[in-house]
Amino acid sequence: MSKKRLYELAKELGVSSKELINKAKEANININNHMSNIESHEEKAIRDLFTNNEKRAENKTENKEKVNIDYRRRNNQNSTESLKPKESVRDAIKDVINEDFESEFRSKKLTKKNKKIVSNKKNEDNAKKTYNKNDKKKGKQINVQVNKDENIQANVPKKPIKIGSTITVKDFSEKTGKTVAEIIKKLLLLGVVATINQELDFDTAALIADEFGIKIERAIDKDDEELLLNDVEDKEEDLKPRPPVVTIMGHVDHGKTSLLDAIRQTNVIATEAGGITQHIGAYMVNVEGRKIAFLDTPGHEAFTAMRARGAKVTDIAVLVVAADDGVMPQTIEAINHAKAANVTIIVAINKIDKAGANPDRVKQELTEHGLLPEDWGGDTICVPVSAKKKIGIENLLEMILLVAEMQELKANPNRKAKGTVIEAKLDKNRGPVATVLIQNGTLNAGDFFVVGNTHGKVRTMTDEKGKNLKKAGPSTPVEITGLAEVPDAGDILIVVDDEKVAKQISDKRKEKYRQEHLQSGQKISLDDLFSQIQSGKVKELNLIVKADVQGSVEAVKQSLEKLSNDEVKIKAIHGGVGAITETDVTFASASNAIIIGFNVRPQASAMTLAEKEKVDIRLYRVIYDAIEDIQSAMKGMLEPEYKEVVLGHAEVRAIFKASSIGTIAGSYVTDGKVNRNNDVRVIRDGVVIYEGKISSLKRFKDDVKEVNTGFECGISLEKFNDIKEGDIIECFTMEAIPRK
Ligand SMILES: Nc1nc2c(ncn2[C@@H]2O[C@H](COP(=O)(O)OP(=O)(O)OP(=O)(O)O)[C@@H](O)[C@H]2O)c(=O)[nH]1
Repeated sequence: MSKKRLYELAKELGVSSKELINKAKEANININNHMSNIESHEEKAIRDLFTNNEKRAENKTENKEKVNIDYRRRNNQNSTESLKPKESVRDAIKDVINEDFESEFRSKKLTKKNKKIVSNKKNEDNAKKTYNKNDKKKGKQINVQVNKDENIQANVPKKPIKIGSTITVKDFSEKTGKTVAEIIKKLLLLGVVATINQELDFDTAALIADEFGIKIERAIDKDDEELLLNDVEDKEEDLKPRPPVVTIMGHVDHGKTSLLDAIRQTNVIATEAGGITQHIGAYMVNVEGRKIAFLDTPGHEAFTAMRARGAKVTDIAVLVVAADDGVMPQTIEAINHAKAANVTIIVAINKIDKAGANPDRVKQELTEHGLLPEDWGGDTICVPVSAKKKIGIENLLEMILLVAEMQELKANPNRKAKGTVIEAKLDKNRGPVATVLIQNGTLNAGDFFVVGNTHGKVRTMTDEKGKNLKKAGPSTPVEITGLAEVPDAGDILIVVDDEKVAKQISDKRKEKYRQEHLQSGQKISLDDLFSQIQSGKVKELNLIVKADVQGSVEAVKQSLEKLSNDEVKIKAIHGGVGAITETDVTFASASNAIIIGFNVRPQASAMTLAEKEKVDIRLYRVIYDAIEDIQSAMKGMLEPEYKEVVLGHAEVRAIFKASSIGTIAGSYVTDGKVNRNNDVRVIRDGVVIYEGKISSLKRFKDDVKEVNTGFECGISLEKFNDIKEGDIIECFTMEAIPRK
């Protein structure tokens, strides 16, 4: 049930919302608008205020009557009937506004906005006259409009009218059949000075409609996810105690897994012996009728990752510290994560069965990290346990329940479910499967829901023992099927009314995600750098520099970074020696960077990945060329008229020396072809050591024009004899590309 809205109370008391807000403020009750919810004690206080002021109110009515009488006298009128409806807003105000408001209006001396309304109205009237006189055609149109208005007015809609999140006064008038003047009049009474084209929010429109006795409904606004989800806050009296949700954390090998197993086994033996436990990422244990939910994802990653996504799932963190090892780096990390997440820590001092166990040393070390054990006067509960020998497990569970009791964990089981995905996967047979921790409400088989960017209907719902459930209340971890797609861990699941709503929201979210992804996924390239700078999309140009020697890496990095200007900052985010690898491309893709290769080549796999990821790789042999290219790109003057097309590769397998032609590389064409007239480069360990022309290309003793894949040949290079076995000869050509 929802709390009473201020405007509803105002209506009951027969006063305007504004009046009520002012009164409430006088009595220090903080209410901002007419849609505000009021607590019952506030309602009472407000009612009291008005009862005390009843007398004043009566006087006011008398005064109002007097004003009306005076007004009639001024107009030489003596009966109410003779008061004709007034055309101008100003006159209309006189009719309906009480003394207070009238004087307030007067004191404002027609503010700009008020003037506008009045002059609008005047213009409208004048316009009508002019049109009727001078322009028959247009005049007709106006008359038609006027008649239509009258018709609508006569037919006040009986069915609720659908309105989106906002509506203009004009549209509201058309929909409700009330004249613009009538609507503006009502708005003025609420203290809202509006013009014909003013947008009213739904709440205001609802209020005005209510004043006219017209029912309105919120039209499902595609953007209004909040409304569709209808995730209302629970009333205190609807909240019931719920089991705590616990995460186990600690340093590697201190016994997290063993402890989780020990807890589970203790529980299985105690309750359903022989039950086959499945891994669903979370499970519920029963301690003498009281329940605890454990997240079966050891380590703080689980809740830190979820916290990063805005989901808080853990109530209590059990910090496992091995008694023979003490506080270690990951213990400290876990403490910090738990503290940051505002989660209570219970320390399980594990491995107490071991010879070197020293629980006191652990406690001492804990104090150094802000955890003072209870028995030392602090408030951190420390439980000595042995996961291996199953010592102290029940005590630990008791302590968890005690802390939970102190935390007064509550939820409302009687509402639509809301939960968080703990784990999700694609199952070959069952399709997308997710383990969801229900955090509020009750999830029922058959419920429709939205989760992250996807949606679904609960087809099956099971616990960690594979038992089918029809219902799952707060703090229950369940595995569900029936999802359209696999959600992400940390996604929030919310039950909605029907499939249509579920789909509507998930479609909307998908579209939003796609848009965001598109924007962030738009890879930078030198070709469109200028336009991206211009549109403000690029403020930084990230570069990854790969070169043949370390000296070049530094020189290229520094020269390029110096090109930074006010519009764009050039940042060499990574530099290294050697061929451009897949890792470089992945890094560039993730950081939206361009790769600059200086006397190096990309590995074939890196090239393929770069094409797929749309990472721009630029290869240079002279620093000056790289500088010039980037400078031109920044000015939008890069002229990428040619692009390099690799024709093929040959591997050098033997070297022959011939006094007449120099060194001959006995090679094997591994891919594509080698053409005598095209350019070639020699690559040794990913580094370009020569770029030039072929001086002779032979098959056996014959000169040939080209050699295809799978054939052997002899290659000699112009002015280059330093070729070695294992070198790669890359044959390429420069192709003109049409300008965009
Ligand atoms: N003696 C003794 N050994 C234990 C106890 N608890 C765990 N161990 C041993 O300690 C080792 C590490 O235990 P795990 O439960 O795998 O520790 P963990 O913290 O889950 O380790 P990671 O998952 O690798 O971080 C295993 O060899 C366990 O058998 C205990 O109470 N006593």
